[in-house]
Amino acid sequence: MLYGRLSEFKEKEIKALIERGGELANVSGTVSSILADVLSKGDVALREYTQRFDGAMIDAIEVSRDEIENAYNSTDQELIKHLEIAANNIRKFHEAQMPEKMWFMQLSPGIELGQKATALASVGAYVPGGRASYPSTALMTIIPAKVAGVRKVVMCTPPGPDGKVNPLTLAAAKVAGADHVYRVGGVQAIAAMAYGTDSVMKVDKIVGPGNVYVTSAKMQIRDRAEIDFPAGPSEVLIIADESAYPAMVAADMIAQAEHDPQAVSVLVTNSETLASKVKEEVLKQAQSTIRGEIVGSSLKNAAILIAESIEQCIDFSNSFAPEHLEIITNDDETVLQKIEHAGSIFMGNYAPVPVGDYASGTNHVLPTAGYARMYSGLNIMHFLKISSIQRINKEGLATIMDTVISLAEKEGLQAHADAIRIRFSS
Ligand SMILES: NC(=O)c1ccc[n+]([C@@H]2O[C@H](COP(=O)([O-])OP(=O)(O)OC[C@H]3O[C@@H](n4cnc5c(N)ncnc54)[C@H](O)[C@@H]3O)[C@@H](O)[C@H]2O)c1
Ligand SMILES: N[C@H](CO)Cc1c[nH]c[nH+]1
Ligand SMILES: [Zn+2]
Repeated sequence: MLYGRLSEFKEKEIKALIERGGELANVSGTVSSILADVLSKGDVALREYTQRFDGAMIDAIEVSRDEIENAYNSTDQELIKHLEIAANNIRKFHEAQMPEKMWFMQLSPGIELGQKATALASVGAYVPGGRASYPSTALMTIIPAKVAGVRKVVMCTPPGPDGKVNPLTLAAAKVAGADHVYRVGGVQAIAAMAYGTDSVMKVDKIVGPGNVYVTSAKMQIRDRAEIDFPAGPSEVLIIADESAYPAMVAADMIAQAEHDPQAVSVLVTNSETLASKVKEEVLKQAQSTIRGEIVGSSLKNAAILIAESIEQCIDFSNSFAPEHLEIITNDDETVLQKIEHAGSIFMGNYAPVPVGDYASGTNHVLPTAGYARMYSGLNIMHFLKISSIQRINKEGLATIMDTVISLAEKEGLQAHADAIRIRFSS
């Protein structure tokens, strides 16, 4: 773990922290050969790679309706209640994001301009299932697609060595409204949804997070299906001052660290006292965490940085562009105003990232590795397309015809100009 004053680190160390995610490039060769295999061998390749990576011999790739119903019915009612609570909050938040389906404005007499939002026809949701299973991700990916009106939403997730999908993930898929579920994960799942196979439906867009292999695969199939954005190993950056509780800050760092050895947790603070107490707490709490091995590895990527001021903390956070940003200071609102790049923002001592991971209703599928600089986290707009509309009558066209004809002729596109003139020729 990097620990110390920001000003005393070598430029190289800070650059490495900010320019994280280099693993993506390292796996791209492996990933492209799996993609090519699925493209040429379809379901046969899906079964081979599922045996190799998940240790499962599978026959049926699609999970049947009966298996989904059985998983749902055998899930503890209390857990179903919690899935429903989370699902309702996610649904409400994403409904609030929905833009007006269609609107018009009058540009000038005879010219009305507008737009129409249309849902994508089909979407594939990747739900991770390697080092942990993620029923919550089934809710986060499928519910917004359904709220937007996507007709076919399919889900891929890796099976366990017994060939079965985690029952709570299946129950979540049912609660969220998935149309098809496939027991296939990793690169092979992304390939299957991008290219289509005998068993797996080809989709127009693939959304959802995953490890570096999954993320690299998503980035390589963009000529066949649209994707949301790179959503790889989890990260949290916490801006805090002396008003933060060290044990809570440490717990939030370890919470994201337990996802993946490549997860990254960073505290940047203007308080030397907080920094040293958090370091002590992180080391203490890491010893008793269940996923100690993963946490131990990812804490090697962690950092506790002491800045000269909260302003410097904000500047660092904006360069880092974290997936999750926690703000725990005496004046969170002022800090919030100055944040430029962050996937999802959590304010105050009582808004830890796990509340958004599961149940507050905001989406937990978020850009990592600095991609929050240019991508938004998963939201309703990822499932919609906007068509612009113009309603123009003859009088309206007459007011703008000279401009169109002049510009068309200057571009040498005579037929464009003629398409306007012909409407006034008789
Ligand atoms: N950014 C986000 O929004 C977000 C949200 C949730 C989870 N996550 C991240 O998702 C990831 C989940 O990772 P996971 O590993 O638990 O599950 P996963 O489903 O992403 O990956 C498991 C699959 O990876 C493939 N794989 C593993 N080793 C491989 C190898 N050597 N070569 C080729 N393929 C290989 C296998 O096919 C396996 O089924 C974590 O990094 C977590 O932090 C991110
Ligand atoms: N923190 C993850 C996003 O990086 C989301 C998640 C799902 N389950 C638990 N956490
Ligand atoms: Zn999490």
